[in-house]
Parts: sequence; structure tokens; C-alpha cells
Amino acid sequence: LPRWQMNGHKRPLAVWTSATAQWTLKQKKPAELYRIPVSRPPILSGTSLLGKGALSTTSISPKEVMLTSERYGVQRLPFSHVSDSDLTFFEHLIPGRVITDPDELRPFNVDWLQSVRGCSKMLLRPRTAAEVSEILRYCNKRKLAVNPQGGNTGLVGGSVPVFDEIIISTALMNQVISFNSVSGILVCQAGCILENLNQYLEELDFIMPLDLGAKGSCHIGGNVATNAGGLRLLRYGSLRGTVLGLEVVLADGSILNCLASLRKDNTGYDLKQLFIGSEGTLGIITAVSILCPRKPKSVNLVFLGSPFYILIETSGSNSAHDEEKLNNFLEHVMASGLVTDGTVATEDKKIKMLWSLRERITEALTHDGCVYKYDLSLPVERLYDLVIDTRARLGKTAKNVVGYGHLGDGNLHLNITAESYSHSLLNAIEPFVYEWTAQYNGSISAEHGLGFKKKHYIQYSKPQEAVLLMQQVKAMLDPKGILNPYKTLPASS
Ligand SMILES: O=C(O)CC[C@@H](O)C(=O)O
Ligand SMILES: [Zn+2]
Repeated sequence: LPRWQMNGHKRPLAVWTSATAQWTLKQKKPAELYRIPVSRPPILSGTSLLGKGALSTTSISPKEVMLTSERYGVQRLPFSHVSDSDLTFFEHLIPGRVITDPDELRPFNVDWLQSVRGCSKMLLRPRTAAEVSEILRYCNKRKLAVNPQGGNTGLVGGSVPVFDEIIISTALMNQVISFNSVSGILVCQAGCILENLNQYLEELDFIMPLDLGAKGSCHIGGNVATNAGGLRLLRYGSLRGTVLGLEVVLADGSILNCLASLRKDNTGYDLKQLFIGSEGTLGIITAVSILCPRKPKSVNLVFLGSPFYILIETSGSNSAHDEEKLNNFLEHVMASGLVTDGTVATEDKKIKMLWSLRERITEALTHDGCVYKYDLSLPVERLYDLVIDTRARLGKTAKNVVGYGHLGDGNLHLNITAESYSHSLLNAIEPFVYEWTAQYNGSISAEHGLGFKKKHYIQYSKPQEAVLLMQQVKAMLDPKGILNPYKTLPASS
């Protein structure tokens, strides 16, 4: 018999507040008030990913990750090399915020998955858009390549340098600029950590419109730059809808202030959309204006099982009404035999516990060995077929082939594990997975971006004309190609 655990415990209603909290750069620092541990713990013991808001302590990896340039055989483009006079310039511009110590630099050169590694010799920690502007103006003149970096939680190798690009960290740009509790519009700097922003908003009876497993480390600027999807997309829509404005520093150092806080604005091209999802290749996002929903007064989470497990969260304003609707749904799916078991949670602690089962799958997979990740948009009815076909194709050459994701969004996370990295396994997976996806007009990157690892496969999801136009836009905005090179787009032929 199904074991329904209908939890009767009700949480108190959130306290209404009409106060408009105005934060300025000179006021309290929310990111400091809400400093919390990172959600994604280190993969290898001894490798620290702590302290993205502050510099990590020295960490020694027991097994050094192979250099990206060696593993993938990439040639360095003819950018300048950082010289002593460059160092003097940056130390004068942002004293005490130029990192050159190799031990301190190590975690910023390696991605969270420990799958790609660059060899940057310099990390800069600006606090303001004006400082980012000075940095880029100088780098552009000197033809020094840069790698913008937020929380370094990306999964496609987009957030770490490929060679010796200068890392520009957003970590110290962590101030809330303003929040309007009538409109729900938050304006903040790019380096605010997603979870800190959510906690800040919850106290004001609002929430962030996005939520990710990496929330404890990822920065809102990085979320926007990669157009991160996550766990609330089905409910609140993508960042392409909720982001109302951006402040961006362009390759030549000019500051594009499109930080509008308007729900409607039809004056010309919507330039902010160019930077959403551009992965730091067109400009560095320094501030974000984002529309935040009210904190729901009633939340229900159901964890259901048949051949698959599924988590469904409902959020609304009337718990009696919400529970009645949910119970009708549950009776229906149970009676039809679609669902054989499950549990319902309304209590905060249990909701968090159930969500952590879902949020920590990525981390769990890293314990199974080397992980090959695919993030695909497919027609929902085809979603799992790819897992079955991949399993059949790879046979024993893979350890595990698993599929999970965001069913409501038609987004499959296909993950293949093996004892160690091998070119031959990679060649058995790619382009098979991309061809499979393209035959159903899917997308080869639903929400993770193309970064370094997927840039050569863009043509499986975009026509040649679109790729060409993207390359032209890139050449116009960044003629010297200094912004996050080797990422997102294949080199123009
Ligand atoms: O690790 C993955 O493949 C997916 C990561 C993330 O997008 C998730 O939905 O948990
Ligand atoms: Zn996901």
C-alpha cells in the first residue's frame, strides 16, 4: 500500500512588510550578513572550493587536473603576456586586490568538476564598474585576454581560463543597490551570491525568481551571463523575462548603463538580451536589475515514485485551497496506477531535505568517477529514450548512464560516468548525443551554456546564418577577442 505521509504541520504565515528597503553601496553589506557555506562541496578531499566571496585558503589537490590545452590540444591565440609593468598598473589601480600567488590562484584556474584547467598568473578583484572599466580599457589596449569569473560553478568549462587569461572575479562586487517592495524589483551588483540574495529577500517577503543547486556559491552576474535555468524556471520563467536591466562593461572599457527598472520599455533593440547567456564573451555584467516574486504563503512538495522519481512543488497563497487541489491530483495519479508511492511535505525542514536529494545528484555523480555531462532540451515524450539509446550504444565502456533533469521544462541532464577520462569514450558519445538531439529539433545546451566544451557543436542547434551573425556581433563588440576567448563560439572561418 502506498505510504502517504500527509504532513499536517503548518508554518506561520510570512509577516507582511510594506517597508521599502533601500540599500546603497555605502550601507550594510548583505553578502557579509548572510555569509554561508557553499552548497557544492569540494569533489576531491584536499581541494578547496570554499570562500568564493572571500579568497579561498591555500588548497592542494591530491591529483592535478590535466591542462585544458593539453587534454584538448588547443593553440594559444596571439594575446600579450602579462608583464611586470602590467602588474604595476593593476596594483596601483586596485591595491591589495591583485592575486599572483600560484597557490591562491589554483582553485580559480580549475572548474568545479575538476575537468578543465588553465594557467592564469593573475586574478583581479574589482569592487565597482568603474574599476572593471579601467581594467578592460587597459587590457584591450595591451591585447591581454581576460576570463570573467563569478562563483566558478559552471559545468561546461566556461568559467576558468584555457591558457593564461587574466581572471576578473566579481566576488567583491557583492552589494545590493536597491530593493523596492512594491514592485519587487531588486538592483544589485553582479557578485552577489544567489542564496544570499534569496535570504535577504525572504526577510522582506519576496524570493529570487531562480534557484539552483549551486546557489551557495554562484553569483547573480554569472547566472545572468550563462542564462542559468534551474529549479524555478517552470514557475517564474527564464532570466530573459525576469531580468529587467543590466549594467555591462564592454571590451573597450565603456560602461553600458541599461540598468532599467521598468516592466515595459520598447525603445529600440533590447540590448540586455545580447548579454544574457553570452557567457562573458561580449561584455562583463557588473550589475543586474531583476523582478522578484512574492514569497509564497503556502508551499507543498510531493515526491512521487513509479518507474521514475519526480518532485513537484506547488506554491500559492491559500494552503487549504492548494492542498485540496493537490489531493485531487494525487488521488487521480494513484487511481490511474501512474504513481505507486510517495510523500508530501509542507514543513520547511522536510521540503529542504527532499530538495537536497534532487540538488545533490550532480555532486553524487562526481563520486562515481569521471563524468561526461550533457544538458539537452528535447520533446518531453522523447526525454528518456536518449538515456536508453546511449546505454545500449556504450555498453560496458561506461560505468553508468543516468538521466534526470527538469521534466516540466523538457530538459534532460544525461550523465555518463567512467573510471577515468578517455578520448575513445568521448568519441563514442559525441557527436552521437548531438545528432540524436538534433533529429528531434532539440537543443544541445538547455541551460548550462556552451562554454569551452560545447562550442564546436553549436551548429547542431543553430543554423549557419545564426552562428555567422553571432560571430559578427562578437567581432563588433570585441574586435581584439580579449573577452573569454576559446568559449561559446567556434572561430570564424
Ligand atoms: O549535473 C548536471 O548534469 C545538472 C546540474 C544542474 O543543472 C541540475 O539541474 O542539477
Ligand atoms: Zn539543471
